[in-house]
Amino acid sequence: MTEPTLSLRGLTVEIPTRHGLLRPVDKVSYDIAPGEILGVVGESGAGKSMAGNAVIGLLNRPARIAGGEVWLNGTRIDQLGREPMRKLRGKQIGMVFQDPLTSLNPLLTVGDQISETILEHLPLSRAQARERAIAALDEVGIPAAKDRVDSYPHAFSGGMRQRVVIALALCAEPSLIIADEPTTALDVSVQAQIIALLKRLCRDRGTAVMLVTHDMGVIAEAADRVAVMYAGRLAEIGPVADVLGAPRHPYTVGLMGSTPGASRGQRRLTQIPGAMPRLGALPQGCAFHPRCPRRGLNCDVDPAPGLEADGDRSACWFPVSDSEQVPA
Ligand SMILES: Nc1ncnc2c1ncn2[C@@H]1O[C@H](COP(=O)(O)OP(=O)(O)OP(=O)(O)O)[C@@H](O)[C@H]1O
Repeated sequence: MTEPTLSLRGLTVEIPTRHGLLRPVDKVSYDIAPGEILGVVGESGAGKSMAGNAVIGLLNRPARIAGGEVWLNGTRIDQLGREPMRKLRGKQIGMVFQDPLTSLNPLLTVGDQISETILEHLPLSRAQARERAIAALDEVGIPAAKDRVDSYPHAFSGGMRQRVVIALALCAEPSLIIADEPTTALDVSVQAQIIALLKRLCRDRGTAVMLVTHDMGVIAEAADRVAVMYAGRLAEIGPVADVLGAPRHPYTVGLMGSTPGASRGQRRLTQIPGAMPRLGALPQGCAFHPRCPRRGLNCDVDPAPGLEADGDRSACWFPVSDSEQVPA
């Protein structure tokens, strides 16, 4: 078996507050293999971004990793200091965020930004780095890359800027990309192009991708496997075809019901009743039970079963069985 590029083992993030400890990420375990796209999905506040930020060492204080392990290509990285972590970002981990302008320096040409990153991580001359920058812009579909390499970020449209960010994220040949809502700020027509681009480039290079999104449509389009998060915990994880074809956790069923087109071509738009609880006010038992149509005896008492990396697919005492699945 190939070694996973990224491996989370019981990753736990805590935020100390006056009212006690909050756990926005609670014992989360999953692997991402080389060239694989893992979609991490869930409603706002589920802890998706916090898990990604923990991996890249960019948690905002007072949030901190309080337990578990993060492994990148066989090396444990959750205890690395600031400087080694900074080196890892860019070289081994590329990042694509929702707003391309947060990743781009408005005062530098796109060519200079890509060249700087290349020079920081690869042993090349300035001229070689510039050639690589042009090739990188060309590869992400910037028309006339040779002429546009000396343009500033503001001269590009939103979609083109996100292409530049993808070129920047990939230019030092990282083994992992963390893409956090990479298409949310873009026009619908551009979203699919950007997702297709990310997918193609990462497949070709064998780059693993953690794709954070609230959009089941993006998951269906791009991901190989999907991890569904609820209130800081993994609710369900598995191959996209399995999870979307036959969701087991009632929360996954609900999420699909509220996403047009995600559930096998049906356009069923039903909302999950209620809202995700605040972290400081999680109900006893399974955190989803107050909203769950399948809750049974003790769901309000017993915590949901944990999900180990290679164990069950859903963290539910009463998962939807194959015979209950609605035929396509
Ligand atoms: N400094 C803080 N103090 C208290 N709670 C916080 C703090 N920072 C983040 N949180 C909480 O941590 C939880 C996880 O946030 P996170 O941004 O990871 O969610 P998300 O699933 O990525 O949501 P979104 O899609 O809205 O970005 C949220 O409930 C958020 O309110």
